[in-house]
Order: sequence, then structure tokens, then C-alpha cells
Amino acid sequence: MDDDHVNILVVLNYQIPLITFFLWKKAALRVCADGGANQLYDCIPHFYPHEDPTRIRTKFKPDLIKGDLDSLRPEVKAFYQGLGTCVLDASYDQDTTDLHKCVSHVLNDNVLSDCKPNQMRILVVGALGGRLDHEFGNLNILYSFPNSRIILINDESMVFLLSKEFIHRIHINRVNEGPYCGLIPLGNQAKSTTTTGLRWNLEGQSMEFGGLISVCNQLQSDDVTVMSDTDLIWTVTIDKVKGWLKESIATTEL
Ligand SMILES: Nc1ncnc2c1ncn2[C@@H]1O[C@H](COP(=O)(O)OP(=O)(O)OP(=O)(O)O)[C@@H](O)[C@H]1O
Ligand SMILES: Cc1ncc(C[n+]2csc(CCO)c2C)c(N)n1
Repeated sequence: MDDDHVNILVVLNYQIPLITFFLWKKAALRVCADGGANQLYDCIPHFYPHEDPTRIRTKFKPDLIKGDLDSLRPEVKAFYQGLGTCVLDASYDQDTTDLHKCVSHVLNDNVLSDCKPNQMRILVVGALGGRLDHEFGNLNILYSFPNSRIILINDESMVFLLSKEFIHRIHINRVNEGPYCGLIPLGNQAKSTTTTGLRWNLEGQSMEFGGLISVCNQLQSDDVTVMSDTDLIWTVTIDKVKGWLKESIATTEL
């Protein structure tokens, strides 16, 4: 997380993980996808039970709410608009998800002056573990914007796409990440994948659903390399005790 990229946080309409508070501090822009704003509004006072709810909600003000706005509650919209949050209605589009609308806006509409799309890292919370159709929609975002840096993240896992165009060298921050990982050929057969740095490396094998897919693999090095003829989903677990999660709420300045 600590490199040259500009972090953009997108909050979805599902349980807000603890790591959100750590990512909030690191983000240059905070976006809620439609009902993601309800989640934020509702959960903040629970995370900070000793604080005045309005004061603490004001501290966690999103910059933007975008979507078809069929989930955003009127009092939540009014509250954040009153604080200056920009609310964008894209209800004319019923073919793409609210997450798609947010990511497309962030990448294409010059939301951060001086920051080009290739400098951005979009961190999405609330994408994993909920409704399965939404979860597939959320994974589909990785395939819809394959040349962008988009990470789905919760307190258990982080997930991103490895494009077949590159040989990937993934640096593992072992304080926060591991020990488990997976390489998933979602959608297509991967005819040949080669890895290093894993307990069960692939050596040119084929992977496909119904046959071999690499789940419950383990990290064995601080650097993992992956080369494949097909885009692959990479996922790695997040250590629940150390690192980011420990820092998450405790160090948030109020
Ligand atoms: N249960 C869930 N599990 C995982 N992701 C979810 C879930 N519910 C919503 N999301 C994500 O949050 C975004 C905003 O959801 P919201 O409930 O506001 O709208 P929706 O009408 O259900 O979704 P959409 O308009 O995108 O179809 C969705 O685009 C999706 O990415
Ligand atoms: C084949 C097909 N399946 C589902 C939808 C519906 N849909 C997809 S994304 C979305 C959310 C809009 O915010 C809705 C309603 C569609 N349009 N086309």
C-alpha cells in the first residue's frame, strides 16, 4: 500500500470491513457506490460507540456518491450533501452495476486533477462474501478494466487480476499477507501457467473449472512470480492479527 500510487477507496453496499478505516486514511478520494453510503452512515457510530454519531460521521465524509441511487436513503443523501459530498445520479444506465459506474467515473472523468488513470489504485471494500450475483459482478469489474489497478479487499482476502500480457512479480508484505493464496482461471481455461514462490507451484500445467484450479495454496517466498496464457484471479489472505488490521481503528485520528 505504501508506494507511488494514488489510492481511491470505493465503498460498496455490503458489510464494511475493519480494514476500511486503515484504507480511508491512505485514500486521496473516497467514493460510495449508491447504498455504500448507507453502510458507511450506519456502521460508523458502531465502530466509534463513545463518539457523537454526527461528529464521527462528519469525520468520515465521502467525496462522492454515485450509482442509480435506488438504494441510497433520503436522510443519508441529505446528510452527506449537507457536508458537501457530490451525489451523481446515473439511473439512466440499468446495464452496468453501481460499482462499474463508480470505477468508470474515477478512471475516465478526471476526478483527481494531476492524477492519470495509470497512477491510480482503486481499493474496493464490501465486494466479497455477500450476494453471489453481486460478488460475480464485482469480480467482473476486474475483467472489465483489465489494464487498471483494482483491488477487492476485505478483512480476510485481497483479490486482483493478473493480465496474461505480463510476467507478474508480486511482492508479498508478509506482515499483512498470507499464508494462503489462490490462482483462479475464472471464465477461461488457462492452458499453461508457471509460478515460483508458492508451496505448490505450477509448471506449465493447465487450469480450468472442473479440473485443476489453485486454491488453498501457500506463500513460500516474499516474491511470487506468475506467467500464464490467460488472465488469472490472484487472491491472498490477510493476516487478522498483525499489520493493517491491528492499525485499522486504533490509529485513526479523530
Ligand atoms: N450483498 C452484496 N454483496 C456484494 N456486493 C454488493 C452487495 N450489495 C451491493 N453490492 C455492491 O454494492 C454496489 C451498490 O449496491 P446497491 O445495493 O446500492 O445497489 P443495487 O441496486 O443492489 O446494485 P446495482 O444497482 O449495482 O445492481 C453494487 O453495485 C455492488 O457492487
Ligand atoms: C442481461 C441483463 N441482466 C441483468 C440486467 C440488470 N442489471 C444489470 S446491472 C443493473 C444495475 C443497474 O444499477 C441491472 C438492473 C441487465 N440490464 N441485463
